[in-house]
Amino acid sequence: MGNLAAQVIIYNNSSKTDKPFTYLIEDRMKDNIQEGMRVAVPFGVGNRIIQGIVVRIFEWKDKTKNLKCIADALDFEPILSKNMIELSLWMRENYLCSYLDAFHLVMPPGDFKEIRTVLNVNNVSLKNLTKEEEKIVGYINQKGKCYLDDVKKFMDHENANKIINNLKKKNIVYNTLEIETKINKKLEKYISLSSNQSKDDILKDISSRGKKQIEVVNYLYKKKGAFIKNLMEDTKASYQTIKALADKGLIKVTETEVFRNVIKSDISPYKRFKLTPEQLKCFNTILDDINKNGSFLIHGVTGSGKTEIYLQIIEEMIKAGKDTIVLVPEISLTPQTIERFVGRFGSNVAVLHSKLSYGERFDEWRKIKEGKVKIAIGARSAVFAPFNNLGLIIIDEEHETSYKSGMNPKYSAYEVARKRCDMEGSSLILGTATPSVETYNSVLNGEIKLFVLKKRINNKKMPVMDIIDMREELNNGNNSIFSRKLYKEIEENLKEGKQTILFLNRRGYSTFVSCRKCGYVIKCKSCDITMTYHIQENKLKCHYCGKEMIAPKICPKCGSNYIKYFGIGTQKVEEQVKKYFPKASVERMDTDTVTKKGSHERIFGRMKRGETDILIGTQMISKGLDFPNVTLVGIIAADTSLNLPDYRSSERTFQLLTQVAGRAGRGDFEGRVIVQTYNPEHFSIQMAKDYNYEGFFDREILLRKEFEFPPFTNILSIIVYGKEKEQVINVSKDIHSEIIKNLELIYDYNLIRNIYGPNPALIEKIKDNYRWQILFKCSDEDLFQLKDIIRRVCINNRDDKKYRGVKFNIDINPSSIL
Ligand SMILES: Nc1ncnc2c1ncn2[C@@H]1O[C@H](COP(=O)(O)OP(=O)(O)OP(=O)(O)O)[C@@H](O)[C@H]1O
Ligand SMILES: [Zn+2]
Ligand SMILES: [Zn+2]
Repeated sequence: MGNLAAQVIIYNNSSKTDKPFTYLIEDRMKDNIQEGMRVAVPFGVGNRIIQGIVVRIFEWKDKTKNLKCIADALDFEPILSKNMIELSLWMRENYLCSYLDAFHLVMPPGDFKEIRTVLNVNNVSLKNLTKEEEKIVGYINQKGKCYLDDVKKFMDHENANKIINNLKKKNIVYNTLEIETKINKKLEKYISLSSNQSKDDILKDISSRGKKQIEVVNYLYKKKGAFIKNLMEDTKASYQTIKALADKGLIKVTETEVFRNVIKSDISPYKRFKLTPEQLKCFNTILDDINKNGSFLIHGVTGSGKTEIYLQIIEEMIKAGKDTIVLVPEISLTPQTIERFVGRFGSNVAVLHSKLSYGERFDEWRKIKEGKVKIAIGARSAVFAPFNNLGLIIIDEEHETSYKSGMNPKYSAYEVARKRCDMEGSSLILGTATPSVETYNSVLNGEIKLFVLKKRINNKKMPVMDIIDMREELNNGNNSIFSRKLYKEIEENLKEGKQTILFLNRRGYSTFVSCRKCGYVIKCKSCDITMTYHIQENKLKCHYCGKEMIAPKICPKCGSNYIKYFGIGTQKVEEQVKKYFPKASVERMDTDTVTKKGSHERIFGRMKRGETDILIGTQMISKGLDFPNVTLVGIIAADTSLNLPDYRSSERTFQLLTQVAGRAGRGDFEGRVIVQTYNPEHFSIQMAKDYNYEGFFDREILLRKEFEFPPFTNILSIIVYGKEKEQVINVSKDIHSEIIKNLELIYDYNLIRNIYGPNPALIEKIKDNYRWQILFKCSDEDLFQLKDIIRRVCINNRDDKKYRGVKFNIDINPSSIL
């Protein structure tokens, strides 16, 4: 029998190490090492010990090659299943990222352990040592615990390695590994009685004056044991008392692991509804096919009860012993959503989102891995929840752009979910009131099965949408931010004691500041972006890099004092609402007001209890919210998304209007929606007004086809960025011609015709980095070729001298091409 060897991905970020390395598995370790485990391996000339992950084990027949051996296993069992390994390898291939980036996503949060080598001296005679060896042995002995790094600081590197290796050969020094995890299991002190004697026997040892001690013993006797925190709370005992009992040997203190609790404990049960006929039909049909690895789209109008269908399908999954992942957009991971899932399934739910601490995330991850929960609900990255028996993935608000990652690997949670389902034989359910164009196209192609929920629960009417032409308002002398109609409706709503939501997708007070004399517009010094005025602090802020400056009173360019503020943000809306409706209680919800932990909950709490009359907000309030008393929704400016120079701007506008409008009239009273715009004729606004998704899709898909945009083609974007403008331009020209050269070799002239750029990116500078972009449009087959070339040209060479100082941002089908 030959030896076993392992392919190991090592924890080192250089492009040179971005490949699997082969290590031998010594016989003594054969049983300790499996695929999916972390290992410690010697690396480089110095044989520094670093961490790696085993992705494959195979038989090693080639005796001629001298391989290094794996030093140690860092796990007792695999932390990654075979499927998760395969998924990572697929992501690396598909999203052009490094092995490490891909594996990072599936590993436990914060797993980057520090491994340090500790040197120890054997208990043997120390004769015949050289001077230098003596010096090192002496140093190790004197230190007590001596790290390899210490010795290397004590002596120069090269020598230290040589000498220590000699000492190891002579069996005088040996090393052990010390592993430090950044995150630890949370331990709490647990107190119990030390013997099984009867209570009276124990109490014998306590003098009658020790009243508190007696109380503690009684308490422990009754409870069989308790966490120190609870014990002290319940008995009001002090540390002194507990210590006294421990000193007498009557109680014992152990450390027991506790899970950090991310879910509030006071969530009340969420009542199970009897499904409506529409819901039931969808539920039954999906259940029939749930084990067939299919894809389903629930296209249901806002308030049609999609969530209740998910909940009852999950119930069936639990009955069948299968696990479910529920993805929701980060911003709708609100208390309301969590309450529904936890209120129905209690401690069977793990919650994953970005506001959790590393420790909390680690605990939730382990609950899933260890099979302690059946459901994981979370934002995009929850698609990697390490369930072993995955039956179903649900993606709510399927159309949301936040399902596409903006960081490496730039994965699409939908694609990853689809891949996971295929590997594990699970099903995929997408739900939304406004399917993305790509998804609906897949429905028409027969790849996804469609269910339509046309009606709101209890046959509640869809709110009537009124489109107001703001040009006309201006012509009629109204230059306030409210149209006359919106003003009147707010007034009426207040009178009737109903709630209003006002939506504007821009935070701050004014969105740009400029000089009326010379036309100068104040931009961020680091970014090619106008600064936004924030009134409370009287500052201009950059929403890209966070830079701030005091709002100037005179023009920085011409010195005039004709500085003027243009464009409205949510702060201005708040100011105007308070001015015109001084009696109303007004609340604002945007990134600026929810910075503190819990502020989200507080704002929602007041809204839910009816204490807020008017809620103003950005897209944070645009989806998922279910407040029955909201009868009026005002969209202050529908044009903000329409005017973006992006091929998805119509789609975004349609989605936004439909979703925001969907917050109105969900209770017993009909809802109304006022949409203010300068483009009232635009088809995305007109179709949204009539809740005509198909109408919208039919128009949009023609445009996509005519101008060759997804889903008819793939878009691949390379952004070259760096601090030196000249270099960025040169490198982007360089890789552009390099790619063309490669395409010419395979005669792919069609692809060459579909390369755009290099051009300055639409936002030419962000955080002091200049950005140039090359765009490719290509078919699926071409994409395959293209990725291969880009990997060779950009990725494998990214550490080359000529690319020093620039970086590449490669995105396949980006959610926006800005
Ligand atoms: N079968 C049912 N009978 C009575 N009420 C129901 C039923 N199903 C759901 N509901 C209630 O109807 C309301 C709307 O449902 P839900 O929020 O799930 O809709 P949705 O389709 O997810 O909407 P949106 O897309 O706007 O988020 C909720 O308050 C929910 O509790
Ligand atoms: Zn000026
Ligand atoms: Zn900036």
